[in-house]
Amino acid sequence: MNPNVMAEQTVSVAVQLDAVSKVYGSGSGSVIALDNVTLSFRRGTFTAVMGPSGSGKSTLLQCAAGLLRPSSGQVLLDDKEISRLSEKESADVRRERIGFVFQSFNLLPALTAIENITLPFRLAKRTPDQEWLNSLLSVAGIAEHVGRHPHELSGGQQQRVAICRALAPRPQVVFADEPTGNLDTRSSREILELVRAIVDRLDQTVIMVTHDPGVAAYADAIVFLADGHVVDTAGQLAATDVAERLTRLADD
Ligand SMILES: Nc1ncnc2c1ncn2[C@@H]1O[C@H](COP(=O)(O)OP(=O)(O)OP(=O)(O)O)[C@@H](O)[C@H]1O
Repeated sequence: MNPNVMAEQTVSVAVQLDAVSKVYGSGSGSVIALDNVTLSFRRGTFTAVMGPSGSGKSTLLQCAAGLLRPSSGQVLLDDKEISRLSEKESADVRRERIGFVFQSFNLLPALTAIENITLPFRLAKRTPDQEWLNSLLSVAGIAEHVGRHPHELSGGQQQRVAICRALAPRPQVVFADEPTGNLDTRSSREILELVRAIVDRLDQTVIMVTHDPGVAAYADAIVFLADGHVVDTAGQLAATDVAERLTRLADD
């Protein structure tokens, strides 16, 4: 197993999955989407989760983020078991400890960028840490655009705003599902450089599902799934090497 991904005594682990299985449905129509997956994600690193369509990537992400309850096994977020919480506890964990970034930016069109970023705070009647917010806006390169509405921003800028919104509460982990899927090559590259800056400069932990070897090449570690199993793990790889491993998986 690759030391960049798997748990070690000496390594600080942000998220740990222990023998996690997820079965959808029951009886003869049931689907085993995750089959006894044990995996650790290191703090302050960027991990890409890859695999063929239907291999369980989104299910893994949702179980790891506490959005989906595993059928068996447990998920630890910084030593807190999050797979068996009540609805209310689970919502608290998601609001306070976890950030999400999706392919669609999910910004509210009637609000400006900064209003979108701070909306979760207003709803919770809390005040954001202004210093942190300023450093985020600066790293994301959107400080001068925050008064604009989403339709006045490019796709890449909108995703930057969405990333700032995810990071504003200083989450322990940011989960991203194909965040560059709607962007052109140049904007994708800029978003991935931003993700690297968030990990390298702000010490955030990022776990990202992607189909794209070029995206995975930005990660510190890569997990390869097939049929609900972790079939391979790797440290940093060039895009061509990622593509080669994926082809090998598809051939197996
Ligand atoms: N809500 C559901 N009900 C039943 N089966 C489901 C459900 N969600 C996913 N599945 C099945 O579980 C398996 C894993 O799905 P999942 O979406 O996790 O895969 P994925 O690797 O993210 O796929 P893709 O790359 O196509 O998004 C697939 O066989 C899928 O059909």
